[in-house]
Amino acid sequence: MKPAITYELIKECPHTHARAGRIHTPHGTFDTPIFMPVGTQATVKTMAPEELKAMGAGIILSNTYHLFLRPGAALVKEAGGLHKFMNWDRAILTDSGGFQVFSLGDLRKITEEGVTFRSHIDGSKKFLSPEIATKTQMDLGADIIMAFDECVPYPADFKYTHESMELTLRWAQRCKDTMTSPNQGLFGIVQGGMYKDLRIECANRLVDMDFPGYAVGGLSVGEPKELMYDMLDITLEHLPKNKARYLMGVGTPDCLAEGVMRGIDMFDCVYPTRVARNGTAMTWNGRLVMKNAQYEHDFRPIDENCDCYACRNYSRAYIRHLVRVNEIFGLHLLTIHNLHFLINFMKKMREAILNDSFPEFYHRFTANFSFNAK
Ligand SMILES: O=c1[nH]cnc2c(CCNCC3CCCCC3)c3[nH]c(NCc4cccs4)nc3cc12
Ligand SMILES: [Zn+2]
Repeated sequence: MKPAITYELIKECPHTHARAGRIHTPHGTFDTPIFMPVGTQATVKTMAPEELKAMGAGIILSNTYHLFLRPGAALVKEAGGLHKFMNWDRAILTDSGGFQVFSLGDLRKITEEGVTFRSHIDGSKKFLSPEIATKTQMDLGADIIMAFDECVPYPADFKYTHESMELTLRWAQRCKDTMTSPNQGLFGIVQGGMYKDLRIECANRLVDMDFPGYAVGGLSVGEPKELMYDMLDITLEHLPKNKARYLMGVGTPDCLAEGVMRGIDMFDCVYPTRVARNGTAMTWNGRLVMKNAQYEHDFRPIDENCDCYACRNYSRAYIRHLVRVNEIFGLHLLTIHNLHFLINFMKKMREAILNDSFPEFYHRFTANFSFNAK
């Protein structure tokens, strides 16, 4: 039987691991490398699906933790699934909910069975397990379902990291055993912290379980970037090239370029939408904090070379005004620009790979890249 999610390699960049590809899903095909806008509560904040399509978004993320709590997967299922509920007919990836639960800190208790935690909404006791997380994502109707894993915090000692990795592998098998729908694909998530031999072992044992795609987890959790890149190198060496690779929680443009260079196909991060809501615009020459007085009489667009709706129709002065008086339209315009910026950045890297100029693109970008991404 044909798997629901398949990766098609289009072109590899010689002398690097960068690659251009396509991912086929029951809700359409999208080009890779790709940045996936984050839609935590069944919406990419302030964005209409038509706007996301217009800027070329082929897949969006939604968040099982939040939907599990509100409105509950049963309601979404009753509505016909997430695609129908949020009127999005392209691909959707949901995370397992594990990451949010683990970041709740003391409000949660981990056992072999799963994780007990208190809802951040009303403090009521909740329980998530590999089976519940997988069934919830199946009910939500996501095309790509993420395994229920433990993202090991940074730093963590070898013993904790090893035991956690073994738990994540047992949980991955339980998720796989729960998958019954032929139209949804389950991605395994590689853990192993910052220990090379654990990363290699985890990747190999997940590949033995044969998933349609693999995520690199446990990174971008506060470790130095060089360490992240080292762990990325060693993990990707042990993942098959004919499957999609997803680097979770990354990231800023410099990390996206480094990830593409190493052979990552899919990225997600809350960054562009979150900084937009903080009134900040992302540009090639750094971030513009729109509230700054320097933009009061600045009637240029955010970025003169950007062809997004915001830059084609509005000035920095206007957006600064909207942000200062807390007009929601201001956040909407900044979200449009920041998402367009990142989606466009991925498109440019893909084109560079296809026309054999990715190394030059990478060096030019890395040399000029100025915005001090945190
Ligand atoms: O091992 C992991 N397993 C599972 N998820 C991870 C995530 C969440 C990815 N974004 C989910 C989205 C689903 C839809 C809603 C929004 C999130 C990570 N995010 C980061 N760094 C960025 C970080 C963000 C916050 C603290 S670190 N590292 C991550 C590592 C893992
Ligand atoms: Zn723009």
